[in-house]
Amino acid sequence: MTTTLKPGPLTFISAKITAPEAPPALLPRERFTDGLQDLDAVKLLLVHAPAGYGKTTTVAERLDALNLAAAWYRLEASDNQLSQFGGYLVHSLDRATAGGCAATLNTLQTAGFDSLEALLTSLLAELESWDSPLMLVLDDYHLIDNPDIHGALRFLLRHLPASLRLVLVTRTLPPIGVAQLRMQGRMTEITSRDLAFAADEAQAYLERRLPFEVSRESIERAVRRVEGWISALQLLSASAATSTDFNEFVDQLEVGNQHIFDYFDELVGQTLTDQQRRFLLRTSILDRFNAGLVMRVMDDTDGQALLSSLLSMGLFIAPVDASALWFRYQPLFSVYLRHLLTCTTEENRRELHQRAADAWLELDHAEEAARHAVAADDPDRINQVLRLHGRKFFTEGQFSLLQRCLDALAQDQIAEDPTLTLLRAWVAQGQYRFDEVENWLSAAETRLQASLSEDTQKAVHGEFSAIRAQVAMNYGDGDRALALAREAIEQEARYLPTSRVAAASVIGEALFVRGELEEAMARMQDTEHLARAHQAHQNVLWALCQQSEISVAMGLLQKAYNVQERAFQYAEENQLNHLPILEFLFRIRSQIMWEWHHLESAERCALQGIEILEAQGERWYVQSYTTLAKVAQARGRQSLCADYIGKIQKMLAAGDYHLDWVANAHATMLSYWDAVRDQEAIQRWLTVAPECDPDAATNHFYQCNGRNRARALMSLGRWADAQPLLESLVRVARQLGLNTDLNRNHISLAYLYWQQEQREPALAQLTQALELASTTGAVGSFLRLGKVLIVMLKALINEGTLAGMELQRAERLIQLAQQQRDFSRAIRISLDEAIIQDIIDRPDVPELIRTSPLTRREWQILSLIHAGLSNDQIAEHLKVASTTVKTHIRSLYQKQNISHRSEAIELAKDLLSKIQGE
Ligand SMILES: Nc1ncnc2c1ncn2[C@@H]1O[C@H](COP(=O)(O)OP(=O)(O)OP(=O)(O)O)[C@@H](O)[C@H]1O
Repeated sequence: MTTTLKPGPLTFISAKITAPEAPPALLPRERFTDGLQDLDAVKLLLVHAPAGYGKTTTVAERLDALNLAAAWYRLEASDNQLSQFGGYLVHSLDRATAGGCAATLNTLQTAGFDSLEALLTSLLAELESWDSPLMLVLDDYHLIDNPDIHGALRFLLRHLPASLRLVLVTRTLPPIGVAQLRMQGRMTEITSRDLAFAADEAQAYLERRLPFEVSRESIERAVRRVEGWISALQLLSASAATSTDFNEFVDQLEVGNQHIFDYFDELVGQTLTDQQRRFLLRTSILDRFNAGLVMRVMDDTDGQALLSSLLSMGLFIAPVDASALWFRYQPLFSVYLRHLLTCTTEENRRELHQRAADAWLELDHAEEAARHAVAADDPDRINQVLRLHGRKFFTEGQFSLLQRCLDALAQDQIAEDPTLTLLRAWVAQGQYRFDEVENWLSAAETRLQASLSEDTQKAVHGEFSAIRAQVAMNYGDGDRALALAREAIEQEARYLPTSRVAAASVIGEALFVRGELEEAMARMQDTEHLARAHQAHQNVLWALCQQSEISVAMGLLQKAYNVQERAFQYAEENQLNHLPILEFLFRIRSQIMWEWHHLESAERCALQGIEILEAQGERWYVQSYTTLAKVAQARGRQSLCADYIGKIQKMLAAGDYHLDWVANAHATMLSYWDAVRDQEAIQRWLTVAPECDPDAATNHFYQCNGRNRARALMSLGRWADAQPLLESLVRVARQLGLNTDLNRNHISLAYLYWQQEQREPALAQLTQALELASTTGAVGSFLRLGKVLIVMLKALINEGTLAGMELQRAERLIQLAQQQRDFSRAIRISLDEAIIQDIIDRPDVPELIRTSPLTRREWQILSLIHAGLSNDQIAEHLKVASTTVKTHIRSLYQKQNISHRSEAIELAKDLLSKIQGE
């Protein structure tokens, strides 16, 4: 270094050496505290990530929050001049140390320095005596390309005084020997992966910025799409005026957003060389890449050099894992690049995809190979991939990938190959397109009749029977399903190794649906073993999920939970966490969590289900939305619940779903309508509700469907119609050991009797429900009744017949029901002696209630006045004359010294709130 650093009377822009101002809605990020506080040992913190990841803001926010002294220097291209760099550096440190660098500053302004190193030497000597921790932050360091400055930094790092720590904020890795520093453990790093906003942070940030409520599901989807990139979240929050806008914006991100494209254009568009541009365009088709793959799609010989040059650009590329050999584009950047690729004719996209397909196939990565073969619209390559890996895709449950592959093949090509036909038919069945299944099977049978030997035809027929059995099952024809499955299981599978496993599974399902629970469980265990032997992951998980469902039906929820644990473990061991079937597992887990009133876990599982199914489309979210609606209702979040109910209704109207799903969704819709007293909706539902025969309700979905009807009738006050229905459901459930349903039916019947003021049978039903709850652990099904549950349980406890576990459960349920928020603010609670006694016993009740006690009738009338009923309505409700009601009201007013109805409402509100805990 020979330059003389003598800047003379330089004008300093003070903003360059001042920490940036905090943005609006600044979110504190405590998780970076350690990174800044624990720098003593390493001395260098390297914050490197692409543009807009919040590097500067995070560092500034944490330094400020932790009250750490800092010298800030924000760099620009002009700071590559050594004299400017040296000048600002000294000024910045001098300001932060309140004149602690005066001597260096003086020399700089008078004699100057021969080199940057000489200046640093003077600075370091002066700072030697500075004894409290001081951070030197060099922001936007990627703008520095002067090797002398990089050299100066290396020098600085070697000789840092005890109190000084260096923070480099940059988009690219600076050439200051980072690899060595990393290996020697002499620096810590914060990367885009760390800076990305997690869902909780995004939620906190968006709640500060948005004037409307956004569901957790939307937030998680947004975070996934932008991968936590705060700049995109900021744009999102500035662009959306309603939650619908918000969701639309998030959906659009998959195809692209012009503002984001403009941002990337500004960032990279101008600066790229032709080779870099070609690189980005060509590799944009890859979901991930390493040097070898880059070489193949670039048709170049030095993949590593190409990759390194790309990485040094500080673009939106992240390592896939810790090995740092595989990389991928940030999803929004990837959308941008793919958009550029479609806008140019320079590149032959088909050819690129063909090259990629071949490269992946060579690496034995079948899924990627298949995706590129499909994108290249290349039936030969698709056929090649399917021949090698089609069965594997199937056993892993990669249905949508299989479908895309098969869609590209000609019908004849499929019909002449039993394996392809089976795959095609299973995919259609998995997507609930049952009519198609038969078309594919018969087309192949016609075609193969002439060419195959009788023996081979028999084998084909056997395997076709397995799938026909599954379809029959889905159509609800258990007998036919059983017959076909038994036929299929006798045949050795030649074309799809899992055909017999599938047949075994159908047998188990058919028995389950018929209510033969023990036998069904045994068959499902067999299926699991058979599937394990074939390494048929999809079938193993399916069999485990079915065992869980059977256990739930038996009322053994803890056992079901344990089976689910085994399934989760299996998925983890075999790295299957991305398979669509995992959604089934999460779904049934969320159902148990809801029943046990672990609402957070229930919500989490439903959200995970949605994440897994994201690529399959919203049509498959019905069940997850149902859980989310239930959770929203249990939390008293009415508008959120209404949103989900709206979505579910739309989806049910547009799709053809299995009764299991439909009944579940209907139960939630009815519960919501009941809570908001939308009797019209319930009435309408009754006119189109699925048929139900309670005497044949041999499984959980028929039971649920029957109970739905009963609950709808109860909501409309048609008690006499609901009662026999529920009684039949109880009888069948008891007979078959469908204990979870039995539990729920008893709860419904208890409610029915209670509403009809038939106290004794109501309490008897409730007792049975509590007894069953000892094994089911049911909570959610009780709480669904709302506040009236409190009264019923208090009445029951008052009887003195409950003891042990049941008593404890009843007390816990009362507590939970008291905490539960009703949608309607109006207090709806009917009164019973036990409740009245409870009120009177409280020390904080108005004196008059004790000294001039009300009769039971007067209490009832008080609560009905409070519920907003007119005198005539009260008379009708109590089945007495209007004049009688008036007499009671007069007496009540007199006793409590009341002269207006509003005072009566206030009194009731005060008294009842003591009981229901709001
Ligand atoms: N914690 C936060 N709370 C609120 N807003 C934030 C937060 N972090 C970042 N932002 C906002 O996100 C945007 C990008 O942040 P910032 O400028 O710090 O990113 P950067 O990674 O330093 O970008 P560049 O490389 O372009 O300098 C800014 O508009 C900033 O206000």
